[in-house]
Amino acid sequence: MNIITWLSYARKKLSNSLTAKLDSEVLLCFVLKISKKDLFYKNKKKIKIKYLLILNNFLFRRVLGEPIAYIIKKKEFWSLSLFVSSYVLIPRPETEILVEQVLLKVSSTKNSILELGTGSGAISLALASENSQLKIIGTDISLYALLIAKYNADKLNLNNVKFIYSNWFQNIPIKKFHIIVCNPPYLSRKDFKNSCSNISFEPYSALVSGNSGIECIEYIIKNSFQYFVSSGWLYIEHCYKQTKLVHNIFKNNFFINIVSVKDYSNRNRITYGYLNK
Ligand SMILES: C[S@@+](CC[C@H](N)C(=O)[O-])C[C@H]1O[C@@H](n2cnc3c(N)ncnc32)[C@H](O)[C@@H]1O
Repeated sequence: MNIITWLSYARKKLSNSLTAKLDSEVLLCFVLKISKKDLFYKNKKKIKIKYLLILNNFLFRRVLGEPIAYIIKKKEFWSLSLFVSSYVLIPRPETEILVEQVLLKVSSTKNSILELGTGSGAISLALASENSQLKIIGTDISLYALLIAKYNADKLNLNNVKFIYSNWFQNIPIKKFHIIVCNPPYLSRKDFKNSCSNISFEPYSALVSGNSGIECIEYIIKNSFQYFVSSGWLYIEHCYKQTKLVHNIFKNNFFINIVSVKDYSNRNRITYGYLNK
């Protein structure tokens, strides 16, 4: 079978997917280690049996709904290529807005930043890659996630991030941070159960926060005050439906200058506020 025939076979197998063409091309380029340009110029090239076996296995997994990032074990985030596995959430393009917003606030190179729930390390590493003077601590409750985040930091040669195990603030030094940032789990159990997308491949503990979905967000906003130096900014990613609730939680916990930022679908995705102790 040559490249063009496999691509058309794969596209038919993936006919239920909106990204059938892209997915087939990504798998082919990944397995054959060729560029997208080569797909065009070498499309009559015969695929060796050993590669066909791998390709068909990957295609089968994709047909069952497994995200491409888990199959090829990488995801681009910010300007970084991150290793990912099913132990961590696949970093979303929308989360890059969170990184942008934090960078807009980083006024002094001495800023120290705490990221809660780092997963693959995406947010911490993106921030670290933009400013080597920032001091960043990324935390997670998942030891597997921390191993992956550390692996990504080493691979990218980013030395200004430290990853530590912590159940939210449990192992965090107090009065140390100018900025705290978090993309927490924010789905309710019911939302997760009713979701029709392929999020079931991702870690439940990265997605679900109790019965209402707001539990982790509320806990983080309520408890963040002790960890700021004399004042600081808290950035939280959330679902657009939670905007009013998140605003109120910020307000009830003495935050001021509370702002929500929209994502690429024009829905509120991030809320941040300032606390002066
Ligand atoms: C929505 S994911 C975000 C991952 C990553 N920051 C990103 O944006 O791609 C939430 C992360 O919070 C972590 N987490 C869940 N409960 C936690 C807890 N009690 N303490 C620390 N981290 C927790 C999960 O393991 C997961 O990595």
